[in-house]
Amino acid sequence: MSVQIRSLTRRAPNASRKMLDGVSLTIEDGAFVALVGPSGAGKTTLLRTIAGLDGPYEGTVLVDGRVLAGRPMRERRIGFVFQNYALFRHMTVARNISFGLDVLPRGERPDRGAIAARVAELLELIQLPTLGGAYPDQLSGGQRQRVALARALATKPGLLLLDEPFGALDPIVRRQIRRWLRGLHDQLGLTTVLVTHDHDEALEVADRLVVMQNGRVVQEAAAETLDAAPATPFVMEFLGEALEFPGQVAHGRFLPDDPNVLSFAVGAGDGPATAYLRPHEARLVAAGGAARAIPLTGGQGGLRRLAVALGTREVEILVLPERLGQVGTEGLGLDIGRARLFRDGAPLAGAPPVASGQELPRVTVG
Ligand SMILES: Nc1ncnc2c1ncn2[C@@H]1O[C@H](COP(=O)(O)OP(=O)(O)OP(=O)(O)O)[C@@H](O)[C@H]1O
Repeated sequence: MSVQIRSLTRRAPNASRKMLDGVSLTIEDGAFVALVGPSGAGKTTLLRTIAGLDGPYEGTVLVDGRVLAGRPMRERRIGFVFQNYALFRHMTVARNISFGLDVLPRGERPDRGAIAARVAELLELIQLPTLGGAYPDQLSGGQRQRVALARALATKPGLLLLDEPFGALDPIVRRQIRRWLRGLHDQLGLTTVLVTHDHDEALEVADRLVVMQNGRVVQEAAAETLDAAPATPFVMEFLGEALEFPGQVAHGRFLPDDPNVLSFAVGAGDGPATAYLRPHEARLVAAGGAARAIPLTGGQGGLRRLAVALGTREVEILVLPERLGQVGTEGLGLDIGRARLFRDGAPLAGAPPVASGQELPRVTVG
């Protein structure tokens, strides 16, 4: 099922404050989209509005070309899962799963045999085939979450809306269950919208990320695009650790304020600008500069974490361990040629990231 949202604005009840502010978004049939952003950004409100829940809004929200608000829930073909999966504790797992079918009006309700078959099928799907007779209290958190998903899937929805469904799970179970969910999405041909605080989770499971802030969509793109060409510094920082270097563009070069950070060529007009890059994208260069490297404990993905004392401050970067031996720890410069440049909070036109070292006459290592 597809979702089309145009100029959607929702105000808080009894307040003029906008919970959603001019949101436009298209979710293709079969997509797996993650809504990410800080607390209060409007993610839950957007999810609930897609489902046709809650109060009035301005703008257009269509699911498969139809307005859902006001239609009976059973006609909407939507499955919901929330963080507090709220299974009915006094009902067995099987009864929990069949609940959405049991409450259908008599004319639409499948017969007992068909419901039992559907429950058995779903128990297989969530890989808990023998637990139909168990009660929620007898299950682990991850098992309960899978039952909640089965319950949401019982009525064969085309659109699955998930609001922080894994928040209560420990990291290992959380990782397992999200992979499983992605498989399920593909297997069942669902359209899935997942609200998460965890950007790693969003990157791993979703095809596209929708970054929200203050009730607006700041950027909507595949993860690689968000990282390579973030629309704002906020997107850059939200998606991972970022280093920030203020400076100036003059005569086709970005000149960082810090004398130990190397300049690089850009195709942008003169004026102030700020460069952002990931710690692993910075390169230490034996440049005869005054920067010093101070190895720290820790690192990630085979990279070592280093503090680099620049002229004005210290930053932490990640480098291959063997590189440090090649440049030493003194007389260094920092090459930030892979940075994204912004001016007044917007990407600097004509400033594509320059491949590191390309513009530099020096040997680039690190
Ligand atoms: N019923 C309500 N009455 C008044 N304000 C509300 C209501 N529901 C949400 N809001 C406000 O709307 C804004 C968006 O809230 P929402 O819950 O959608 O954000 P969120 O991105 O899902 O946040 P979180 O990640 O913390 O769940 C917030 O400023 C919130 O305080």
